Amino acid sequence: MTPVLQARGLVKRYGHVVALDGADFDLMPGEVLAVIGDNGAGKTSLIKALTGALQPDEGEILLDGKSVRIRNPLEARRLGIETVYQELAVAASLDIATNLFLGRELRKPGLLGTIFRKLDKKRMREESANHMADLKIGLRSLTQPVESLSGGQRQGVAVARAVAWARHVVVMDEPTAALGVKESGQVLDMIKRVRDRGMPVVLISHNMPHVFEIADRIHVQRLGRRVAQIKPGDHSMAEVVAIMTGALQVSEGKSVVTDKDAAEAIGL
Ligand SMILES: Nc1ncnc2c1ncn2[C@@H]1O[C@H](COP(=O)(O)OP(=O)(O)OP(=O)(O)O)[C@@H](O)[C@H]1O
Repeated sequence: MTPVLQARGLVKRYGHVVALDGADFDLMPGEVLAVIGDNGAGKTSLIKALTGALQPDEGEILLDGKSVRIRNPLEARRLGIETVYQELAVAASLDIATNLFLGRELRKPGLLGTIFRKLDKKRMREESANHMADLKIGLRSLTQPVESLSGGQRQGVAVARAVAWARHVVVMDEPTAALGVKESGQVLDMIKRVRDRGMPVVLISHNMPHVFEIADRIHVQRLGRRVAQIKPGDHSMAEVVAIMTGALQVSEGKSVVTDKDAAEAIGL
């Protein structure tokens, strides 16, 4: 099976700091792939490179097996890669439908739209309602401003927007970081529904229980590169943490203890 999105040997240096040190990445069709790693492991840099927010110094990115150059986030969107950023990227004072179509507004048909640039608010509301219903995001009204929503509902709008436009991949950077237990649960359910619709999802998360609940596979990033690709069912959370910190290494699917003291310290 050809990976939907792939990276080979990505390198990104900031002066003496090597944020990406030959990082590989593979996202398979229809999966939720969690990207985990300690602080500074290069998760954000990797995701930025895959979504056009950063230009790697070296390496290659492939979409559906074809080499692509993603020069900026707009180009990533054009290629069908949508990103939900950690800092809830919605315009608070605008209503939900407007947020969903921000930067991609629908115009009225005919001269009203082409010459007078009149917005087709009715159609945008109708389509927004469909998207929100699809993801089972219950909202009283699509004309209420986003600032009147709860954190989870706002995140829902950001996810719905990404899913509405993504043709290939949805990338989510810590989508539950700012949310409470109930709201996190709603967002995780939403991610499952996105996956069930066949859209692969990349999820960066520090939250191991969330990762274990939702990921089909886990990409472990350490010191700027991928050190393991594992299935949550094959390893315990403690093992995964040990792989993240370098106490355990995975070779040919088997875990090997590399730092006995560290492994003992976390009870392995
Ligand atoms: N714009 C930048 N300028 C200088 N150094 C940077 C820059 N961006 C990232 N770095 C450095 O690159 C390394 C990797 O950072 P990155 O943010 O990708 O890691 P991360 O895994 O996302 O970390 P965290 O979990 O803390 O967000 C870090 O050492 C960081 O300090």
